[in-house]
Parts: sequence; structure tokens; C-alpha cells
Amino acid sequence: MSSKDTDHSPENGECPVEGGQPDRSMENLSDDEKVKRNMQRIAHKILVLSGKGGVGKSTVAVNLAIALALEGKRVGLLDVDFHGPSIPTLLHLEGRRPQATETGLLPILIQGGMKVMSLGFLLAKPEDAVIWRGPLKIHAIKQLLGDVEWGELDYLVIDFPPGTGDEPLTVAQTIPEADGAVVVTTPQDVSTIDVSKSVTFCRQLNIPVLGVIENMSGLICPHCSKVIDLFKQGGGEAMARRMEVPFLGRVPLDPQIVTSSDEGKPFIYYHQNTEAAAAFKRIVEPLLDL
Ligand SMILES: Nc1ncnc2c1ncn2[C@@H]1O[C@H](COP(=O)(O)OP(=O)(O)OP(=O)(O)O)[C@@H](O)[C@H]1O
Repeated sequence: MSSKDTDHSPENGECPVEGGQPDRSMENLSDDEKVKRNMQRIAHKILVLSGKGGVGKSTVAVNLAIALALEGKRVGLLDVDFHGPSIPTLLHLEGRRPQATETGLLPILIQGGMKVMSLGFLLAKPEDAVIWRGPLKIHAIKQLLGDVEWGELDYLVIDFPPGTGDEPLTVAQTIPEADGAVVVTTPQDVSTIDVSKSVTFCRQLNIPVLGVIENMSGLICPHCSKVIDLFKQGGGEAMARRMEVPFLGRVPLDPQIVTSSDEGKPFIYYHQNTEAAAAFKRIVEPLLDL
């Protein structure tokens, strides 16, 4: 291997792993042992789940991770959505390739020091759909947990595809010590009914439900600041009560979330003085006490 291959110097804001050298103690370990070793260095692992697509789960995952980083925490964000990884787009990291070391892959380091890894970084083209069956997915997830050089972290936030399929099941079984799941819904019945299945899924797997987040909860009128109940309000809170799990809070609909997501500029970072950013910060407070 040439010296270039082991050169960890920062490039385009990317950062070397701590210590600058590959962790040779990880060599010759089995997949499960690597995961165990790697995950021992991460204090808290939070799963972000939703039973329904399009409710803003990835947006919430990104903004929660950044809210934790803004509190001074060392944070990693892992996207295990094989079929539609959106984290690279949401963070404007399309086309980036993680650097490979002798012992693993370096996550991409973004502004504020957050480490990001997504299967999307490993696809040849963003529009490539990954048609993988269960066993391959399980192996790939174990690699994302065990072979990525996360280093010491306070939090790893893990974003999943919607539903209760192989991805959350594998992570739950592979890192049973995870702190728990945050469950994202929108207020309408059509969402809360599906998302309550995520709560049931967590119960069946003994994953603590850290709480429900009601996203897209009321639109704040940009002209008069009155709240318009576009998708109703309170459905997520009522679902949390019904399912006897904590309610973490509501994030309003904010058109700036759409534009900043499309531009790959994390909303909470660029629009700190908004009600939605304040909502994310309030939601993160109980997670700081884990
Ligand atoms: N609070 C909000 N206000 C306005 N737009 C939002 C809000 N939350 C998310 N969005 C927008 O909703 C769309 C879907 O969000 P996102 O991709 O995060 O959903 P998702 O639940 O992760 O979808 P899937 O898992 O099906 O890929 C995006 O355009 C995003 O910008």
C-alpha cells in the first residue's frame, strides 16, 4: 500500500481518525467482535424509526444529530436506508466517497465535527437502487457498524427506511445495548396508525421507546405567524398517550425546511432563530440526559 493510501490528512473539510493511524487491534476480529469493539466507544445509540414513509424521518434524524452536536456532543449519523438513502442529499454530500484505510472506512466529517456514513456514499450513482435481500443487507449493516472508524462518540444517530424490516431488526439485534428509538410521525391518523406499529415493533424487540416526535405539526403562516393546522395537530401526542410512551414534542411545518433540505443545508444549523429549530432543540433536551 502506498503512503497515499495511509495519508489521513484533511481534505475538503474531512478529518483524520483520532490518532491518525488505523486501529490495528481491529484486525483479525470477526464481524460481531468488530461491531462490539466499535460500539463500545460510542456512549449512546439512538434509532430513528417511522412506520410510514415521507413523514420527515431523515430530516428529523439530521436535525436531531446536529442539535446534539450544537450542544457540544461528539455525534455520528448513520444512514442504513438501502433503497433510498437521503442523508447524502440532505447534507449536500452527494458524490462523496469515504476514504478506506487498512482496517475500515472513514466517515465523512462535516461542518461542526459530525461524522456521517451512508450506504449512499458507496453507490456508484445516487439513483442506483440497491436490490439486496435479507442476508446481504444484514452483512452490510454489520459492516457499517463494525468497519466504519467512528472513534469515540457521545451519540450515534441511526436513520432507517420506513417500516419494520430487516434494517431496524438487524441493528436492534446487533446492538442490543442501544438506548432506544425515537419514533417520527405526522399528526394525521393515516400516519399515526402506521407509526404505532413501530412502537409495537420496539416493544417486541425490547427496544426502549425514547419518545414520539410529531413532525409537520401545524404550519406557521410566514405573514401573520398564526398556526394553520394543515395536517391537524396533536395526533402524534395522542398516539404516544395511547401507546403509553413518552412524547418528545412537535416540529411545525416550515417551508424553509424543504428549501434547506433541497439545498443540502441542515435546517437547524442555518435557521437557528425559527420556531422549528427551537422545537428540535427542546426535543433533544431529554436525549442529553440519557
Ligand atoms: N417539519 C417540516 N416542514 C416542512 N417540510 C418538511 C418537514 N419535515 C420534513 N419535511 C420535508 O418532507 C420531505 C420528506 O422528508 P424526509 O425525506 O425526511 O422523509 P422520510 O420520512 O425520511 O422519507 P422516507 O423515509 O420515505 O425516505 C422533504 O422534502 C423534507 O424537506
